[in-house]
Amino acid sequence: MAGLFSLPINLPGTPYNRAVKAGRRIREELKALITSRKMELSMEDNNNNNDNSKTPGGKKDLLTSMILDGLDESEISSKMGGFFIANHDTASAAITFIISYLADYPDVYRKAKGEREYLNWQDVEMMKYSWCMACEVLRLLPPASGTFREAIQDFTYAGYTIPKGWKACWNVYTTHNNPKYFPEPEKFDPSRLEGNGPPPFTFVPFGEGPRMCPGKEYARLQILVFMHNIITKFKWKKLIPDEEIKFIGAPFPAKGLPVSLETIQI
Ligand code: HEM
Repeated sequence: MAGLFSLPINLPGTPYNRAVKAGRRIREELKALITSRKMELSMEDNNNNNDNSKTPGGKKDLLTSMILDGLDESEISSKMGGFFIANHDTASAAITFIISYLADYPDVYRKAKGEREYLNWQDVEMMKYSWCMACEVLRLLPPASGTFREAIQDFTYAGYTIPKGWKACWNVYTTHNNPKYFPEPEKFDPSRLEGNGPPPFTFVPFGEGPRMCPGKEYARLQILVFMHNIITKFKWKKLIPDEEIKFIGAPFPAKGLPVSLETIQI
């Protein structure tokens, strides 16, 4: 991640150089995975099971879909690499800062703790306050800072003309800090996201439109299940109260957010 958002200087010891080497190793691992999945699929085919829409485990997954769609190996491995980053680093950054804010705001912790003792699908749907809390963290510290869009026609915005074909980078932070929609934008206040929530396109941690994050619902489930388990089983204190935040693509606490955990007696 450090190399992904660094100056592209390919000399030994630079973050970019480490990322290039790590990328090579990841691609080797992925290549082995693609080769073995292709072999499994062709064995299934040879076993007269012409329904090769399924993986050996039962369901058709992303890797199998891409192989069956005829994507070549390098295309598959770059898509898988992007998917790992989109999937893992975002939700882990969000969860990290949820832990941090819950330690800083005991009243928010108490309110979230009151939401449910046991957890099933319906209960997750009812964790409205916890999700507002998580969304307020995503507003203040969005794990994905923005992405690119290509202008499909010339347009003018705030006095600047963006010609057709140019790539424009939209930024989540500035959108989330607009005082018109979020008064005192720097203030942590989960209640501002209660009720109907902010107007469309003002709160965009998962993007908006046809390319909106396809992992949003999965991330919501991951975050809420994690919150439920940690809140009902533990209390915690931050060991570095004013820990600096560093931005490596996503924001992260500079020292990894050390905390002391205390088990709650049930
Ligand atoms: C808190 C967690 C997450 C956040 C904040 C987040 C945020 C985002 C954002 C801002 C985008 C760009 C959307 C746009 O261009 O309009 C995106 C795209 C994407 N995300 Fe997520 N994401 C999260 C979790 C996940 C998870 C768990 C997965 C997979 C299981 C995932 C998979 C993807 C993929 C594949 C794309 C590219 C979609 C495309 O270009 O069509 N994300 N995400």
